[in-house]
Amino acid sequence: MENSSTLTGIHVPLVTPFTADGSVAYQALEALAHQVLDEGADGLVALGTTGEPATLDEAERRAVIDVIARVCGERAVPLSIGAGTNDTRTSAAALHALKRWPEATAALVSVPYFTRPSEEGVLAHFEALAAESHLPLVVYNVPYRSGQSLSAHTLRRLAVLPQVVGVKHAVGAIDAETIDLLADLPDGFAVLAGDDIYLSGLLALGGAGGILASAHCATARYAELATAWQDGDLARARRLGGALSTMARVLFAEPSPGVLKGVLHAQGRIPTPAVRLPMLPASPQAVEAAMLVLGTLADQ
Ligand SMILES: O=C(O)C1=N[C@H](C(=O)O)C[C@H](O)C1
Repeated sequence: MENSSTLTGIHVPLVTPFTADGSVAYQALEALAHQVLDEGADGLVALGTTGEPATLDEAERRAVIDVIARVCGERAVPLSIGAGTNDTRTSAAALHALKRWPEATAALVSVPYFTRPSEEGVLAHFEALAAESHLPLVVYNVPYRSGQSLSAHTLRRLAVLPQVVGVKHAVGAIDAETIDLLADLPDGFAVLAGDDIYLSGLLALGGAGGILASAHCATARYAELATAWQDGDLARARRLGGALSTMARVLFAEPSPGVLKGVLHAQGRIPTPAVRLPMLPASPQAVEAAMLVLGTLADQ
């Protein structure tokens, strides 16, 4: 079985680019995947939040994974795939369906959203999935989307499930539970930043890396940041961490991935900045602000 060693460094949850007629731009997706790996990303994520999976139909979701899995296979890098719902049985079936992609090294599974089970219920959900899944599981802990907070104690109990190898931690802060968790991490359990703004702080506390939409841009700088914290180059890590946090802030100034797609389009990397409803394209001002900040990273 894979372990958390594939879950270090910078993982890019790829956007799903669209063509002018609204269909998925698979060639642009493949090119993006290669670009971020060329720039130093350690792994890719298919169908993260950034990939707008809720707006893709089943055939599109499969085709998107096909493209990203092919690139990960060719480049021999880790592939995590977003899967799961707020229902345990359908989540188990979704995980089973991932057998189609032998390149996958982990499944990214959200804490059940909307229905707000107890923390014991969340634990029971992941126990059931861990018993069924052929893939290592990364718990996607995102209370501002799921409506469900988890304590450090519950996260540690999840971490001892043999199939659970990490958490994508996106709690909107570096809060007391995060500090508690990282102060005493179970062996082989990776904490990955899922809030781009807090990446540097999380790495400083012992996080293993991040799953970061922002890392489509300035990917090499993100890789450099992870290395700087690892090597104890504190001055470099602090300065670069601050600059990348500012960039993440402007990329998330409007609902993601609108601004990011606007930037990627302005850079000529995707054919349109389109997102699918209910998302709306970013305002020109937000894209312009992000491009300006991105320009300053060259001096860092
Ligand atoms: O693609 C993802 O999954 C990501 N999720 C976070 C979110 O929930 O917004 C942000 C992260 O940059 C990528």
